[in-house]
Amino acid sequence: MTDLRTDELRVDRAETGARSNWIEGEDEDWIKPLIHQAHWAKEFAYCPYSKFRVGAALLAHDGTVFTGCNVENASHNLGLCAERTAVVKAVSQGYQSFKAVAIASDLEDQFISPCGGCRQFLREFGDQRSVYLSKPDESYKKMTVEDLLPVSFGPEDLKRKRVFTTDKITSNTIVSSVGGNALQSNSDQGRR
Ligand SMILES: O=c1ccn([C@H]2C[C@H](O)[C@@H](CO)O2)c(=O)[nH]1
Ligand SMILES: [Zn+2]
Repeated sequence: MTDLRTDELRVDRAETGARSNWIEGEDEDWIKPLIHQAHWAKEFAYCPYSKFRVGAALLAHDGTVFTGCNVENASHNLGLCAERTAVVKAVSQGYQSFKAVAIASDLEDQFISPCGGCRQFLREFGDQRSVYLSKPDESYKKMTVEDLLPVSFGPEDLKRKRVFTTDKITSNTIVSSVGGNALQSNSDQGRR
C-alpha cells in the first residue's frame, strides 16, 4: 500500500506557469509555490508540547519538493525540527542536491528563522543554498545558508591538511599537541 500524499511533491509547472527550464532559469516563479508548500506542511506539525507549528519545503535541483514538519516527543530533547525532517526525507529517498528551502511558522510579525542545529544540518549540503524565511501571509525574506551560518564548518574541512591524522593514533595511545610539540602517552604512563 503506497500513500504518496506526503512523499514526493513537485512544484507543478502548470501551477507555477514557469518555463520548461524554470529550475535553472533566471525567473523564480517557483518561490511562492515552495513557500505555500512549507505552510501546507506546517498543518501536519506534531507539537503538543511547544504548540509551535513549523513547516519546511526543500526543493531539489530536479524540481522535486520534500516537505517536513516539526515532530516533538514526550522525551523532549528527541523532538525534530521541520527543516531536518525535510532533509532526512530527501536524503533517504536518494536526493542530496538542493536548490532552496522555505520555512513557515505561525509567527505573526516575524520571519521564522531556523535554529542553529538546522543551519548546520542544511550547510552539509552547501552554504550557497537559498533559504526563504516566511510569515503566515506568505511574505518572505531570502537569505543563504552562509548568511545564516557564516564561517561555517562543513564536509570540505574534514579533507583539509591536518597536523595529526588518525594513522598516528593507536588504540591505546592518546596523542595531543601542546605548542606545536607532539606528546604521546600510553596507558602505562597514564597510571604513574
Ligand atoms: O526553525 C524552526 C524553529 C523551531 N522549530 C520547532 C522545534 C520545536 O518543535 C518547536 C519549538 O521550538 O519549533 C522548527 O521546527 N524549526
Ligand atoms: Zn531546527
